[in-house]
Amino acid sequence: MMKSPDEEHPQKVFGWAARDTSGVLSPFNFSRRVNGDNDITLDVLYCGICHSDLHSIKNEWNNAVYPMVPGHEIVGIVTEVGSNVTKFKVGDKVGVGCMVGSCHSCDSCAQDLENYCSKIMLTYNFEYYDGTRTYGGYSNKFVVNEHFGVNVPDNIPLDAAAPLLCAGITVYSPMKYFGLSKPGMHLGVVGLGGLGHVAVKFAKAFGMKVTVISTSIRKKEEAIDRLGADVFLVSRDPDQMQAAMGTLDGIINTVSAPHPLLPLICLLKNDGKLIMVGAPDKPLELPVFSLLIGRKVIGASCIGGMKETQEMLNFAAKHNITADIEVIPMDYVNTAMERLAKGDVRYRFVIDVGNTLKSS
Ligand SMILES: NC(=O)c1ccc[n+]([C@@H]2O[C@H](COP(=O)([O-])OP(=O)(O)OC[C@H]3O[C@@H](n4cnc5c(N)ncnc54)[C@H](O)[C@@H]3O)[C@@H](O)[C@H]2O)c1
Ligand SMILES: [Zn+2]
Ligand SMILES: [Zn+2]
Repeated sequence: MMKSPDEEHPQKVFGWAARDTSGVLSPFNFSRRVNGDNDITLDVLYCGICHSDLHSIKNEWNNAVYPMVPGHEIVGIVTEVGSNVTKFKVGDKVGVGCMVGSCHSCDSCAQDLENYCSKIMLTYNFEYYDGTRTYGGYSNKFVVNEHFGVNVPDNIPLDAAAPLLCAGITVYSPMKYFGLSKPGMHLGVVGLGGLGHVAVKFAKAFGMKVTVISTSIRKKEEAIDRLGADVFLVSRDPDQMQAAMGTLDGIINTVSAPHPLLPLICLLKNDGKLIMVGAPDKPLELPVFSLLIGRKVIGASCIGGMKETQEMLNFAAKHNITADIEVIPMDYVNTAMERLAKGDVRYRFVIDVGNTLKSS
């Protein structure tokens, strides 16, 4: 006999959802599947607010389905494990990022690149195998196949670790893949937000020289004194940009809005690489001549596979790398979104789900 949706999804969950393109979030009751043999269930303790959450709730990528519960920088404590689960036991600290499923049989999956599997399942705003919607971490409880959970090392504070699950892996993976993690290299980081500030920290831990490229001088002192950057370039200052031409081995570009690429390409040395990780909602203009001259490369990257996400977390733990965060209560989330849109956060909002998400 067919089961009713309530029998299939009997775990009652409470979260906050966006209902329309205004992106305004409000309390939302829903359910998740029962913990399967390969699943873990977790109590969500913290969830970071990624700029992708903001793009998504406002339907800036034209793929929103409402109600939408965002959140893919999730940390929590395991409360239940299925009979086949080997990576986790009840009470373990667990992290979940942007993915909750992949095919496990394609070339990408075979190379631990589930993030490039054509059957990838995203943590929210996606249709799961069973036809239900996926709902993210702005919620008190989460169920996930253990493959898509990572162990959070003991010495990282859980709140400041949360942003590593998306922001951390998104910058770590391309730095490794594109060979921009070698000691002595000179890396540029454009956009000093959630992704950018973590990129600075990883680059310093790799032993690189780091130049932050930002539209205003406001964050200069912090970038140098607190985050450890070596140089701060104001992109709106033509003299500074001119003087820095041809100095960078690579750039990690985290900018979330459309912007000109030419000034960035000019900062690269010959054979330098401009790596796009920011996801503006409109196409950017490609100044081809500036690439031809000096054999420069433009690349891009999307989060990272599960194996590398665990590697990144272990590396972060070893080097004391966490995000600089502003912890907020759940009911502050709409204000936080407005502030994020204005770039008014140093450098990641993290929702204290465990203590402040009260079911109605
Ligand atoms: N590739 C991936 O896998 C991946 C993963 C996570 C996030 N993202 C995307 O990366 C981007 C950044 O995410 P975030 O969470 O770090 O956002 P954020 O808002 O914390 O940081 C973005 C930074 O870009 C700056 N910025 C915005 N508009 C600018 C402009 N026109 N010129 C120069 N700088 C500008 C902001 O001041 C801010 O410092 C978003 O588009 C997000 O969707 C991509
Ligand atoms: Zn993200
Ligand atoms: Zn696959």
